[in-house]
Amino acid sequence: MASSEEDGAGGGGSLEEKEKGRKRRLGALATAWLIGYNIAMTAGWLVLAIAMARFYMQKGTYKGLYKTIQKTLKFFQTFAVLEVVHCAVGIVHTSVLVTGVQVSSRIFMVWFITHSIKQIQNEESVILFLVVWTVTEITRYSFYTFNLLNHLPYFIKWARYNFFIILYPAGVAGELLTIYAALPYVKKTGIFSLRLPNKYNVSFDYYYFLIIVMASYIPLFPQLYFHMLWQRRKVLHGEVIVEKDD
Ligand SMILES: CCCCCCCCCCCCC[C@@H](O)CC(=O)SCCNC(=O)CCNC(=O)[C@H](O)C(C)(C)COP(=O)(O)OP(=O)(O)OC[C@H]1O[C@@H](n2cnc3c(N)ncnc32)[C@H](O)[C@@H]1OP(=O)(O)O
Repeated sequence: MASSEEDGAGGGGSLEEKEKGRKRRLGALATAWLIGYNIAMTAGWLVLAIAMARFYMQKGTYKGLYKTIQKTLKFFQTFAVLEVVHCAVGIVHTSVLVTGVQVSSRIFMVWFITHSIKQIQNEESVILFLVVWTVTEITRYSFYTFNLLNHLPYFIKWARYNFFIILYPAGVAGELLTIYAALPYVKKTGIFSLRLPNKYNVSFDYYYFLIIVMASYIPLFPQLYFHMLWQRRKVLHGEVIVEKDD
């Protein structure tokens, strides 16, 4: 995470002093930006949670829920791309690779599955991953916000590093079942597929691509899960674990 205190080599030469001052300002600016970003994201996912609860209480069914909340979901999930940028520019000290896999798989689910294949929008599996993502993100972004403000309630810290134990597999199940439900429609409509002959002389079958995506959860998901288990040990039990940089 960005810090407003930067290590200096000491010395006090005027160039070094200026450089230290510049770094401190950058640190303060980055922290202010992250606080704003995390507050906006917490608020966005809270709005989504309230909209889902209201819909279910008013209609007594989850059918049509996705259609009602889709704009908010697309906006805030797409906005999460900035998390990869935060790691890449170094204002958040975590792995670009781990964050990139997490964010790209979510964006893929939102835009290339649920948004594009309308027939599956009322599947129970969609509601499953929506509820799981919402609980996760409210906890996660409020954790970052309070942490940056140096006022982190223990129950938020506890929730951040315990909820995922159940929520991660549940979210993955929701995502995989949704992709699986989409397969027949993808095959029937040929959506996003490119058949030969065409002027580029290239063929692409989205149906098989989706099967590869589903298979890629097998090696990738355990890495994310173990990453979170390591973070949990570090944060809740104070264990120092040396992780390889990507
Ligand atoms: C093109 C097609 C692609 C298809 C790919 C298919 C493969 C898919 C396989 C993957 C499956 C994923 C499924 C997933 O979508 C399912 C779910 O999410 S279900 C819900 C449960 N999920 C979770 O609980 C995980 C949620 N995600 C995350 O937590 C993060 O994304 C993750 C990158 C996994 C977390 O890692 P991170 O290292 O960031 O953990 P920490 O929270 O402990 O943070 C470490 C330090 O960084 C600071 N930090 C991070 N972000 C911020 C921020 N926004 N603001 C401020 N600070 C931040 C944090 O405070 C820590 O700092 P420090 O150590 O100094 O305290």
